[in-house]
Amino acid sequence: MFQPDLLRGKRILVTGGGTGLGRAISHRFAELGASLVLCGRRGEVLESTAAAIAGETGVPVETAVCDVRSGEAVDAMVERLWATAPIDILINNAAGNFLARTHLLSHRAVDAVLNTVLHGTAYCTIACGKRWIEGGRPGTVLSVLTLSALQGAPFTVPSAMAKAGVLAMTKSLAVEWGRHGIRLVAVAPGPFPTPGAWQQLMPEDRQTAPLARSIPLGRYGEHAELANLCTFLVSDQAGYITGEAVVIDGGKRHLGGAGPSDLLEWTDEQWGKLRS
Ligand SMILES: CCCCCCC/C=C/C(=O)SCCNC(=O)CCNC(=O)[C@H](O)C(C)(C)COP(=O)(O)OP(=O)(O)OC[C@H]1O[C@@H](n2cnc3c(N)ncnc32)[C@H](O)[C@@H]1OP(=O)(O)O
Ligand SMILES: NC(=O)C1=CN([C@@H]2O[C@H](COP(=O)(O)OP(=O)(O)OC[C@H]3O[C@@H](n4cnc5c(N)ncnc54)[C@H](OP(=O)(O)O)[C@@H]3O)[C@@H](O)[C@H]2O)C=CC1
Repeated sequence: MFQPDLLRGKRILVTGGGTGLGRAISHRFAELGASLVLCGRRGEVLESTAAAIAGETGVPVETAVCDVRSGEAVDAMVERLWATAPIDILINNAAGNFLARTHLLSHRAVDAVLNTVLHGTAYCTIACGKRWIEGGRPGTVLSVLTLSALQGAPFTVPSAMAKAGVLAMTKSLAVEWGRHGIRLVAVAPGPFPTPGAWQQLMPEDRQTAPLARSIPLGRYGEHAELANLCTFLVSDQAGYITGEAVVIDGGKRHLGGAGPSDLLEWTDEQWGKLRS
């Protein structure tokens, strides 16, 4: 249980905050008193989410239509937001991804993912970071990675490359900006069902494998579990944590690429036969 006013007084910009995990994280922040700016490309999606969160929590929720692939658009958005009040916390959550065989990707397909995840994250982070440093203000950046940032992922290679780059950014800027009171942290989620991720990455053919084989805890993550982790990491309670990425995956990472997942379903008889 968090203090009910844990994030009161914090103004938080959430990229990709209109849908899925960004929406869930934003909702939790609002419940704990933060004021929000939700950013994405689709104004109607942002407006609908903002109205829902504001209605349920009573906190102000602004929206900012912005394609983070454009550095100019990001600078203009952040400049406009700062004119009202500084942002205290940036959540780099916007992403694009799809399943594809890498040797068949076009240049534009590679760019679609890298420009959103790697470049977009860099543009947003620098736009906020430079204002924090110039204004002598502290700040916090939380980036949403994936497990693939740590261990790679076939068939989603541009995403894995981009998220690994964001992890490198997190570690590097933790050192470079630490003396300015700026913290950079990250979360690396395993599978958390969202319409966006499932549409892109979980065609029906993939939904047949038993969960216990791919996730030791035997279930997908719940949005509230990720939102609570993000809440702790951006709060002042985590004020001495920087440059770290926290994995939240039900133990999936520890199965390893070619781990013994089939053995998880062996019966006592099979084990007995082996022993004898
Ligand atoms: C298994 C359970 C989950 C485990 C966890 C996995 C970690 C999750 C990571 C995530 O990021 S989930 C988030 C998913 N959400 C989204 O992807 C939403 C945003 N996505 C998009 O906007 C699009 O999908 C996009 C393609 C990334 C970008 O859209 P945009 O409108 O800018 O591009 P397009 O003009 O449509 O396409 C550009 C370029 O890319 C080629 N392309 C698009 N899709 C595919 C595909 N599936 N396979 C191959 N190539 C693709 C497209 O053809 C264009 O190239 P050209 O044809 O012009 O050369
Ligand atoms: N769901 C999962 O299992 C996992 C998700 N993740 C990560 O969690 C985050 C959220 O994913 P999830 O909620 O599942 O998927 P969504 O598709 O719901 O979220 C992606 C969001 O990013 C926004 N977005 C995409 N491109 C741009 C852009 N160029 N400029 C601005 N906003 C953009 C989208 O809004 P719009 O289209 O309106 O621009 C959307 O709100 C991502 O970083 C993803 O990599 C990581 C591991 C697992």
